[in-house]
Amino acid sequence: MNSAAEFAGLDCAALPPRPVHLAIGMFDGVHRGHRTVIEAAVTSARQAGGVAAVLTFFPHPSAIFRRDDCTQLILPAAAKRRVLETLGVEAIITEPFTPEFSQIPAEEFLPLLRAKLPRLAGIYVGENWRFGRGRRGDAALLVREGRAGGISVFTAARVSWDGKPISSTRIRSLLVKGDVAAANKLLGYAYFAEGVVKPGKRLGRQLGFPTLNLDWAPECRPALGVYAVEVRGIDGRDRRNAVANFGLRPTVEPGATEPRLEVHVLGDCPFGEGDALLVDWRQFLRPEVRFAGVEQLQAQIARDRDAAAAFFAR
Ligand SMILES: Cc1cc2nc3c(=O)[nH]c(=O)nc-3n(C[C@H](O)[C@H](O)[C@H](O)COP(=O)(O)O)c2cc1C
Ligand SMILES: Nc1ncnc2c1ncn2[C@@H]1O[C@H](COP(=O)(O)OP(=O)(O)OP(=O)(O)O)[C@@H](O)[C@H]1O
Repeated sequence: MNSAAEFAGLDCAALPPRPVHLAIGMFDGVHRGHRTVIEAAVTSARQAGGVAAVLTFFPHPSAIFRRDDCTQLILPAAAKRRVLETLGVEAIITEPFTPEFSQIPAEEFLPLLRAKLPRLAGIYVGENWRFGRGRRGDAALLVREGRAGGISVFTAARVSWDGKPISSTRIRSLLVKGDVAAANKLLGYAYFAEGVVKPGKRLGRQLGFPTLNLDWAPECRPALGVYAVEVRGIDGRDRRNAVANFGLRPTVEPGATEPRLEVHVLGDCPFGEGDALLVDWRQFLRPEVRFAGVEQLQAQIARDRDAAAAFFAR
């Protein structure tokens, strides 16, 4: 897998001197719909000997337009980058979404891109993408202006699942309900967490269920509870089936406010403190519960382990 060059805005003179094929959008989650846009840019760039680039924005526009109800991002920046790289993206340009940027009139957007990216050859967006002040710009405007300026504009048809368009919003609402199995179908890959194993209270070992503890805090939090997961080293090594709790551990840590991801590997565990891991979420098993005592917790974790093993054996 290639690693993508990152640029903190459109002033990116260090882009390789080749024609730029630019996919544009927030791309939070990099779901199946986003992929049709990005893959079109990657394919054209490869055919034309160009650079496959993504123009994305930070923060999410809601940080300006809906300050009291800001969108909670599915993927932290590093995870988004990881997924974009798997698609063959070579450059990620993250333009700061400032109040000034949000006021650029739609008609000035393409001229701005051409001024900043003189080798711009193609633009790739979804057919419903809107841009510019008041979201007045649409794909038709890009196509018109692109034609006049010799820039090809590709608009992807909306990708649906179960008869409804796929969107980041739809995936967020599945995750907060814990429905990772459905979220994974819309994403087109397994929702994942990445983090470094931290020391725990070592109670898990006494309970007979040692856990790998990850500090991991996405903005959009999946439902607290127990999940069947697969864990592997950050480089892909040693994939193992596991059962995980994403929660506050109310039975043993009353009053905790920060959720933690605790992973119990089924069978031998090749990982330990300090290891950087990727955790792929497969199936919600149950919500987190406050038990009367550790014996009840222990008995339930044994059932969780069996439920996860049954899930992987299905
Ligand atoms: C599969 C699994 C399910 C768990 N379910 C719960 C639960 O429902 N309620 C709870 O308070 N803690 C739950 N825990 C968290 C345990 O309390 C925690 O793993 C244990 O205290 C060990 O903590 P340590 O890693 O800091 O030693 C669960 C842990 C695992 C691995
Ligand atoms: N289902 C889809 N099919 C094809 N293209 C899509 C789809 N959803 C979004 N796109 C395109 O991908 C790019 C990024 O879109 P954006 O991140 O705003 O989408 P979204 O998933 O609808 O997000 P949100 O739900 O937060 O509005 C845009 O060019 C958009 O038109």
